[in-house]
Amino acid sequence: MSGATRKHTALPKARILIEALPWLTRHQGKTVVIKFGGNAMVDEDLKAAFAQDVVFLHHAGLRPVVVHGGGPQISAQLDRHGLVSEFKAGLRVTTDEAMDVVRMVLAGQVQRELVGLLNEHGPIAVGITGEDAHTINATKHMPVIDGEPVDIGRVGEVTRIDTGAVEALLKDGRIPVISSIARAEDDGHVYNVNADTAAAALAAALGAETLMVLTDVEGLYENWPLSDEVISRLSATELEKLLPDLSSGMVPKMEGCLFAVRNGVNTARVIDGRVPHSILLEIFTDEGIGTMVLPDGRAASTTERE
Ligand SMILES: Nc1ncnc2c1ncn2[C@@H]1O[C@H](COP(=O)(O)OP(=O)(O)O)[C@@H](O)[C@H]1O
Ligand SMILES: CC(=O)N[C@@H](CCC(=O)OP(=O)(O)O)C(=O)O
Repeated sequence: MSGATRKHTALPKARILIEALPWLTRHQGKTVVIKFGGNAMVDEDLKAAFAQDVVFLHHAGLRPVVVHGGGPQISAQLDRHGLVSEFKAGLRVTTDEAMDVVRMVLAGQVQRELVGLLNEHGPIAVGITGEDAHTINATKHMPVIDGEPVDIGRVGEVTRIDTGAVEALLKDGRIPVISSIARAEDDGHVYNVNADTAAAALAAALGAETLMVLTDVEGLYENWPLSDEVISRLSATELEKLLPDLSSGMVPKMEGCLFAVRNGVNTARVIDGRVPHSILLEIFTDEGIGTMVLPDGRAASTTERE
């Protein structure tokens, strides 16, 4: 058989790679902030697949930045210390004692594990917390509940992001992995920041192309919990109208997506982190697998998925 007619069994694989070419070309050198939620970190295979996806994006010429949560892991550790977990307005009521546990779990456990998984592929990931090099700065956050500001302890409201350390790591060809702990601008201690909020603030400050939020549901459900119809795309204004009806963990998540697209990020996506390789699926599937939020102008003018 001549070379020209020989059947190459790897041809479908080559086609799949070529299908991704337009997306990869468009995203060369672009920053993608990926938030990995504690609820999506449920099993070892999923975590390893997440790390592979992030390393793939890195080698494909994008600049991934990982921001991680760890809500369930913090709750489990608090429980071991005999401390109860209470949430108000979707945020953990964080006493001084609980803050030590939050910091230990996020920076000493969850972040270390993710950095370890990424570094199985080479010396590329570096973990920091928002405290490092004043990356995430915050003051005390008092959510307004039933018209009254409520004291929920050491929970921070992000005031300012200093992108210096993250930019330096990206420039050095590394993948920054950031824990959502902030430096307190008002009293010199630290604050617990919801990881969705931290990821959105970082995405905006970095001028990221995309904010990708991995969670434990398929996306934003319309009329949840009565229906599991996923809203596949919506504009900033459409999302803003839905915000008052959202509950629990979806509140900081969707507020974060709205903040990101209103502050220069081109798309914010909520995707199902329980699906293996959800990041690559979201990118390389025409219709996407989750919910995509677009800035108002672009939502009206774009018909295809980005
Ligand atoms: N409209 C909605 N669509 C989807 N999930 C919702 C909605 N409203 C509330 N939720 C809840 O939000 C949860 C996701 O937030 P959260 O538990 O904080 O996840 P993560 O740890 O990934 O940040 C879902 O598991 C679901 O219970
Ligand atoms: C203030 C606040 O609520 N902080 C969160 C930080 C971790 C987080 O956000 O983790 P997930 O993304 O897994 O929910 C907490 O203490 O649970």
